[in-house]
Amino acid sequence: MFSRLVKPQSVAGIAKSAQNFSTSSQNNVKVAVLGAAGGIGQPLALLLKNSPLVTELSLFDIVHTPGVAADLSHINTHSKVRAGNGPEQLKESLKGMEVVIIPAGVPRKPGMTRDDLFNTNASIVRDLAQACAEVCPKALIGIISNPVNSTVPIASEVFQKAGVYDPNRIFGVTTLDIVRANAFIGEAKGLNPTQVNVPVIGGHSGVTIIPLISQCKPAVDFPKDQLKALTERIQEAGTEVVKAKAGAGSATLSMAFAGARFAFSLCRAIMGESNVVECSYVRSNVTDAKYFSTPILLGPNGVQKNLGLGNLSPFEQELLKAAIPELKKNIQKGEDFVNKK
Ligand SMILES: NC(=O)C1=CN([C@@H]2O[C@H](COP(=O)(O)OP(=O)(O)OC[C@H]3O[C@@H](n4cnc5c(N)ncnc54)[C@H](O)[C@@H]3O)[C@@H](O)[C@H]2O)C=CC1
Ligand SMILES: O=C([O-])CC(=O)C(=O)O
Repeated sequence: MFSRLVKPQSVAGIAKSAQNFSTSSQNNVKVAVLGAAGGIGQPLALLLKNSPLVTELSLFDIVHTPGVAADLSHINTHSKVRAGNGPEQLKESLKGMEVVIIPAGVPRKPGMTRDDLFNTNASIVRDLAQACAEVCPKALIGIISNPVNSTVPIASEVFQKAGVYDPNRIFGVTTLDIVRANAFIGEAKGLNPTQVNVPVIGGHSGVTIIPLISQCKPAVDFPKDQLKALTERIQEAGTEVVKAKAGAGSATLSMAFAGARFAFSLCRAIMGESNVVECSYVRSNVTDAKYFSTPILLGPNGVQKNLGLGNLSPFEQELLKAAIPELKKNIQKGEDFVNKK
């Protein structure tokens, strides 16, 4: 039971444990960030530049990449930074990449749902996925761009059409939901939040976000009304930030933290570390939804083992029931976008 739980990790802790792997630079990993000049991209690139896990950091955006790369390249860590600016430099930016993290696309404003971003972000993710399929089809790809419930099926269909699809290599980054659940539960129970570990499964929007508080380590107990309120806060935490930012975007700093945690986990798995587990939205046959987030044992080739749902409480079973129809709709919308005539 213990082995299927998401390990609690802080970015600092990960960087520290990564020192163990830093003696041989050929062992370390080449990572690209697409959308690197944005609100998430810049702090994410900073965290990656700070890590000995990364030997080469390839930054791509349609604007401002040279400045971001010049700035980061003055940091005295061992990774090389390179910049790709504009669509004509995209393919060059992807050459040799083993991990590609994609936060490209527009964020929400107050009053919008993540699905409202579909019209703009679907084609951005499609085109970036197309380039990955051509240049680095074996890379592990982490998609942050919303709506994640649809952008992961979009990228997967693009790879499928290109004849290079490996479902084990395409991930929706839902780590921020786990980071938030750990933070909120730590706060509510007076626990060290870095030691709290709550799996969050399903998708990455509203009712599709399913925190499994019954599986929290250490075990925690809440009265029914508090459990409901806490669950709803985790489901709507993105909106909490969108409202607080009042038109200036959505979560960027906490997302960079979460994105770095996920990227480091992929790097550690590529380098052969065992027992690396993260929840992620992947191609799945665990439920009726074709893509679904569960704890995943990561290996050098991506998904090594899907660790499944574990035991759900009756409350969590109801959450699952509510999530599936919405997820299926979001998945279909993504697939139709790529396959439309
Ligand atoms: N998965 C998750 O948990 C989360 C996802 N997000 C999503 O991440 C995305 C990015 O958010 P922010 O960084 O705040 O937005 P932002 O607007 O600050 O940055 C986006 C960047 O993408 C770049 N971009 C646009 N089209 C591009 C293309 N074709 N190729 C490369 N880069 C391109 C823009 O130039 C910009 O620099 C949004 O869709 C947002 O909803 C945000 C927070 C959490
Ligand atoms: O809420 C948003 O639009 C951004 C996001 O996905 C999150 O913060 O979880």
